[in-house]
Amino acid sequence: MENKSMSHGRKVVRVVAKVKPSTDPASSRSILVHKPMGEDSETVSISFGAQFAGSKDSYKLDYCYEENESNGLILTKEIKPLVSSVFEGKDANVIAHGARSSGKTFLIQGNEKELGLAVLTMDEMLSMAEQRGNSISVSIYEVSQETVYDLLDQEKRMVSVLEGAQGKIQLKGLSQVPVKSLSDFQNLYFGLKKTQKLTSHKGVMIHVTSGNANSGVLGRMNFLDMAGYEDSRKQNSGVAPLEITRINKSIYALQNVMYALNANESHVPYRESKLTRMLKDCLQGCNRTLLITCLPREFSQDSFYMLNLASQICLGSKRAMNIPTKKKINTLTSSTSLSSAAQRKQTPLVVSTTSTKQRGNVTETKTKLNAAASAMKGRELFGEAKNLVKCKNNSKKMEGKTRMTLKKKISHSKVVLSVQASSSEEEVCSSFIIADSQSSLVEEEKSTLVFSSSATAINLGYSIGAALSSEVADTTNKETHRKHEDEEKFSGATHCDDASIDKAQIVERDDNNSVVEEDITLVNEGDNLDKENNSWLANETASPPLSMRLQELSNTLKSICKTSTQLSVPEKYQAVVEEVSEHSDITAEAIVSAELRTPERTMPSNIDYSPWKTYSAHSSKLKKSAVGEYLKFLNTAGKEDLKKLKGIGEKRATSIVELREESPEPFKTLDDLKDIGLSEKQIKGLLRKEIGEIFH
Ligand SMILES: Nc1ncnc2c1ncn2[C@@H]1O[C@H](COP(=O)(O)OP(=O)(O)OP(=O)(O)O)[C@@H](O)[C@H]1O
Repeated sequence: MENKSMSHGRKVVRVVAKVKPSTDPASSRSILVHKPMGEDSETVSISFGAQFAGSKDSYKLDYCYEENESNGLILTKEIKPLVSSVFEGKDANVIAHGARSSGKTFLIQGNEKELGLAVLTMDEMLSMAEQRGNSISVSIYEVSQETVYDLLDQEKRMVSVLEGAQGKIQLKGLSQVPVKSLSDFQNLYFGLKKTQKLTSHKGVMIHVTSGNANSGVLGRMNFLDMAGYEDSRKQNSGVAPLEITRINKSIYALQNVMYALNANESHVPYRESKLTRMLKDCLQGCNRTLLITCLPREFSQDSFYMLNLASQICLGSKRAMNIPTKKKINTLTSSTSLSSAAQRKQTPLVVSTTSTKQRGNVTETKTKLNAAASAMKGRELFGEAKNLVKCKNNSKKMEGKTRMTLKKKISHSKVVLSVQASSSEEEVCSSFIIADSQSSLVEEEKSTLVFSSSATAINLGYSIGAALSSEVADTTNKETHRKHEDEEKFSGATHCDDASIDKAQIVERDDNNSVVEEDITLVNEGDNLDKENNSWLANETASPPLSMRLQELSNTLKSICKTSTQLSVPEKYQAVVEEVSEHSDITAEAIVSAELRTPERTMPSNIDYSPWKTYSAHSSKLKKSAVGEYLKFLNTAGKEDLKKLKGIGEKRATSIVELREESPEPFKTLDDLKDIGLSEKQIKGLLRKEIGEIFH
């Protein structure tokens, strides 16, 4: 039987690179392309030379088109066979991905001087359609923040992604404009209103219909110009870190699908993003995809990362052709994850199987941890926040059940591990119940993560830490759970937990039993907050929303309120006060202050001790402490604990955890909460509710 990852002798996903000329020909940071058999090479290797952290690694792809090779050549060698398959009734896809400014738009759309692949292909398809008596029409869309927009509509209306009873995708609201000539198409394509290309994916879908435009669709040819990948910790990027994280997530989602298709995985995670969901029919089955990694000749860390992921996808098909062994899968896993770590830090690092010997302890640890890890599914390969165990020197911050397990297993070898219990499984802009169940599932799975007790000391040679791939002990559970999620989704449940995000989605079945996915706009921020709060209130058995120290603060405040001229000491400190005052002149107030760790211990001698002044001084001190405790909690608590806070739901908790991955203590002042999309009013509201709740 023919392997599904190969279609008529060709891979389902063929992965090639296109090199963009260097802007600085004198630069030494040039990639090296090795084609063992010239143009006839079955695979090529790309490396970065000695400048790249001394790496000698190379990455294999199916082919690489260099800067002197034109788009016309790519059309002839790669796309023409796909065009033929479209006229035979299949779908095909050409996807350009890469770092920012790597030449994706130039490749797909082109400019006045050089025609892009979409334009060249349209020309080819128009002449084929004419010869065969077929018709051509086109749709142009943009996917931004998990919403699809029709770019051929004056109003740029939203497109609904509908899934029929048979699982067939319908794109409700996506215009299809007949195209008779290349200039028709160019007018449409180049006449579009300017879009936020930095933060959106842009797609062109060319439909071939037999006979006139109203007859049956034969096949579709998709061109996708993806938003550029960028390290979310980059300074001066021009795009907010959270937005970059969102874009990266959708890039990973597509890569996960590509990998799963090429590796012939039984489950392809189309539902991970709107883009992959909308293109599901075009990507699946025997339909073929050409994935083009755009690489500036003068490489950057981001390009290296994208190339590494592309290479994993390319290798996926080889894995599918051979019987997969744990060793092979683990090699892939470790390579990707460690590169992900390399990508996270600014100084380049490459660790792979070929360079392991040079890296001493890192090598040994990696091998042992890998030996402890079992197979990880392909779709979990690409995702910044997915299944990553961060090893961090000098950190005792640990979270959740996962942390407990790891600590137990590894602490004896004096390794401190910090495990982020975050998940990128959930949707970014909308949240159904599906999102909650997915993320809790991931955490549950993570809690089963067990490393071999023989894990030895990790001596990481860099400050931020390496990311070592982890794995899920029981993947079958996940599959079962996914089915369950789908059932939940069909039940029409809606939930939006983020007041700052004004979009929600409703999924339900319509009269024809089709799944209807609708985007709606939420207007009342307060309502959302209340909704989330109410859902917390309904669950009164849950643990207290803030740390016990906040509760202590409230007790202290209560006792202060009771006094008029004298300080009253909370009962729990009475014994201490008595004991201490016998031996010294430390006041009750000082003891309370010390316990609360506020810096001021004694009142200046000239202070007015009127009850009001005393009260004011203390309440402002307490307010400061309460805010400090709240921020400390945000900086350290696990995701599940964060969700116990008023107004913090799945999405905000995820954002908080993500921000912490970028910098260890992102919340230094309340203003920093704006980074998770909260307004000043919302921040105040959250705090008021949280602290007010203590007195209920
Ligand atoms: N092959 C090429 N030859 C000459 N110039 C190129 C080539 N590819 C890209 N460029 C130029 O490099 C710049 C960035 O290219 P482009 O806009 O295509 O990048 P991009 O990857 O689409 O960027 P973004 O990530 O912002 O979407 C443009 O000025 C473009 O003209």
